[in-house]
Amino acid sequence: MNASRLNDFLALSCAHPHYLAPFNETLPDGTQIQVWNTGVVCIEPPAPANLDLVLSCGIHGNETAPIELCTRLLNDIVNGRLRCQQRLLLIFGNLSAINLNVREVKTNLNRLFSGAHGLKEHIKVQVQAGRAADGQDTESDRAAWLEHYVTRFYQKRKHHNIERRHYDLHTAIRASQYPQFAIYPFTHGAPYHTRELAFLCHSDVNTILLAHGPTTTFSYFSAHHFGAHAFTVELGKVHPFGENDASQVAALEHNLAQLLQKPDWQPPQLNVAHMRVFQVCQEVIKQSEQFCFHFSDDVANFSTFSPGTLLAEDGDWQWRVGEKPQAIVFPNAKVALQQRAALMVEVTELKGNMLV
Ligand SMILES: O=C(O)CCC(=O)N[C@@H](CCC(=O)O)C(=O)O
Ligand SMILES: [Zn+2]
Repeated sequence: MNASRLNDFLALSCAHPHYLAPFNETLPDGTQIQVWNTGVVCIEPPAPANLDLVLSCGIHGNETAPIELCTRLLNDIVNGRLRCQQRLLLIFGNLSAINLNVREVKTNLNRLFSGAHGLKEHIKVQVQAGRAADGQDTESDRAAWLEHYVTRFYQKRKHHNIERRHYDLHTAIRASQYPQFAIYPFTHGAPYHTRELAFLCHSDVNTILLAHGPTTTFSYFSAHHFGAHAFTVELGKVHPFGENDASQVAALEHNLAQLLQKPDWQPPQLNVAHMRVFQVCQEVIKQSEQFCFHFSDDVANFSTFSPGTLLAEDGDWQWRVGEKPQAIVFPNAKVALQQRAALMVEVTELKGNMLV
């Protein structure tokens, strides 16, 4: 055993951005720390409780606050300050992009899940055999491998009493009127989960955005393929490493630690009045290089526009606010063609569609 290899798992992974040979270490209490590949570590206590939790960060390389949060959690586990009682899969997503301090190297990793990576044959063979290889140099390869690791993690325990969760942690490019918010992947009509919403609200993530259809994001992958309670969680605005205010994410960090070390811990009951809910009405898809927004670059996420306002234009295409006021989220004119350039959202309520 060489305990020092886990003392800075992020640095170790960044030094091997395409591949890290698997290795295991055992903590004094018997907890297994299994490194499955670069940026992927599975923690298994000797007698895990009933939650299988995936925590991912760095799917976009410059979103550093979640990377710092996950690093602190992992260090606490490795150093015995946090006695993890649950199975945990911790993922640092896009090491090459982290190294370059960019959102993506070739393409947006968070648009490549549920098979959208278009897996190449040679990678498919390796992934199906679960044989880690050094071919993870593109975001497409990495998406295929991350799907494989999440599948391996969740499939180990299939009993009905095992709860699966996945929080995919991000930060937004722009400032937001509500700095911390979560995207609830499309549920295909299934009710929204009250205890999950209570967890998020109690973690200062009290603005929820309901997706309006299937997507190729990481959180939708875990929700749709494994029935996990999965969310993309936005934790403020992008800042360089070392410039994040950890107090902004302290509530979430504390509650994640509670989930991991106290199997009976529950967040306080949800107070719906404390939650702000938006529904995605429309995705704005960039069609050509003529694409432009009709508002300034410093407009914050969730800024609201009156009915009829022209928000974006692309040749003959126009996106206007409908009959009710709508807000804009994630506007980004620089995305690749045929990618989402913004979401148009409106205020809604969850009444009548919640699982108590
Ligand atoms: O600020 C932005 O424009 C993007 C922030 C970000 O990375 N958001 C995620 C949301 C994923 C989802 O819709 O669940 C993304 O765009 O991938
Ligand atoms: Zn992101």
